[in-house]
Amino acid sequence: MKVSAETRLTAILEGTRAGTWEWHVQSGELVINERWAQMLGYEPSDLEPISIKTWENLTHPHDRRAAQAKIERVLQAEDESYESVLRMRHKDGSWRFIHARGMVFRDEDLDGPWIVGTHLDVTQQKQTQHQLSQLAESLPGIIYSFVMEPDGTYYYPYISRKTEDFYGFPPEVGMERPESIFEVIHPDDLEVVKDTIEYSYESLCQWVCDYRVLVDGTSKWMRGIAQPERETDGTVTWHGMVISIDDQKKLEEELQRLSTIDELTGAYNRRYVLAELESQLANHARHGSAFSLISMDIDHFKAVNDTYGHLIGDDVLKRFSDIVSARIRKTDIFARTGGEEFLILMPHTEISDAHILAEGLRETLEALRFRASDKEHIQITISAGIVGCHSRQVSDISELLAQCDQSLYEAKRSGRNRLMLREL
Ligand SMILES: Nc1nc2c(ncn2[C@@H]2O[C@H](COP(=O)(O)OP(=O)(O)OP(=O)(O)O)[C@@H](O)[C@H]2O)c(=O)[nH]1
Repeated sequence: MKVSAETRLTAILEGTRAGTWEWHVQSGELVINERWAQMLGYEPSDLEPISIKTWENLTHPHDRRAAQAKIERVLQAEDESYESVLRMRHKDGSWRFIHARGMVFRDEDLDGPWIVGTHLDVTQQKQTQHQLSQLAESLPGIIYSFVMEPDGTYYYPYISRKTEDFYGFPPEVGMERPESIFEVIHPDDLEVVKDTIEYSYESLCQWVCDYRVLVDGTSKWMRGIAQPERETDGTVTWHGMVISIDDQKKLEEELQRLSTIDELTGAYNRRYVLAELESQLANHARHGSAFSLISMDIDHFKAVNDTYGHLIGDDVLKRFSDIVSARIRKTDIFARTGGEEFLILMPHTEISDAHILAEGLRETLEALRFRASDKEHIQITISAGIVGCHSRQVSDISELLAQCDQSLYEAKRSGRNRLMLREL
């Protein structure tokens, strides 16, 4: 079937619902099709006499100036074609968004250049776009699209405004310079972020990553979640969201800390010190590094409770813990393992140094008087068993604890207020 070029063109224009325009620049003559006028609620006859003035009058002044500047560039051959989205006034008074495209048409037979082009009504798309961006702004996180090409080039086609709150800069910065997004990531977390992106690129599994950003010297926890999609050329696009999980992380850290602490004294608890002892033992087995363990018990503590009451007993336990905590080094671990039983784990410490610490504590406590009331003061003493792991391989923490308890038991049995040492 032979169809004329004109018929085909008409069919295309009908199918795309495009308005057409032809503008003779010098005279201002404007030729439009029916659709051009109907987009704005008119019939062409309603707009007679039609000239470039018709277009000027119907176009929003701000958009008109921007379009005229672009047209000028096409006329000066600085740009090959003209493209703009304009607001044009509909007959009912509303603004319609019109996507205009055009190019210069020159011919010797013509009296100067014409610009010819099309109009498409994109109001619906614009409204949807606007609604989506409003929705994105109202969400509690950053909405974004991230593209990575097979050669590793990456960029952000879209980032929502929330970057201002989270990263301290507007989204345009990230869209122009995608590296700026990676530059705010905490240096310690950058590798895990990159590795997880790479894994998601390869596997097309959802990208989920918790990481910190450093903004004005303050670090904040973020969680990124994004779904990847691969195109046929290997390019992967992720659509996702970054939310702040700083409060949640702080709470988790606090809960984690609390789960290792004895509530009454603030010393570490039994579970924590045993876990540390386990890793110390592994270290000892691997590198042979010496360490010491002191098991302490307040002598006749039952008598303190019985004489002064449980609350005063609690107070003594707290003050005793404060004294020990102030004496030990940062690397030592002081824990309450039972009612009036305590352990001090001293990494990289010979038994002689552990002995000095324990003896210092014993003397201090012996000399000290805890105030029970205006008139009454309590004296407490401690007994301790000290074990130094120097050369012998001890593979089992229960054996180590048994040796330590044995030393403590001997200190108690031989009169209390004393220390017993055992080197393994
Ligand atoms: N105030 C107080 N007392 C506690 C706490 N936990 C355990 N105790 C008390 O600690 C005392 C321990 O007594 P015993 O095990 O008989 O030992 P002791 O009296 O210290 O005697 P020796 O250890 O043999 O010197 C008991 O009276 C317990 O009730 C606590 O959290 N607060």
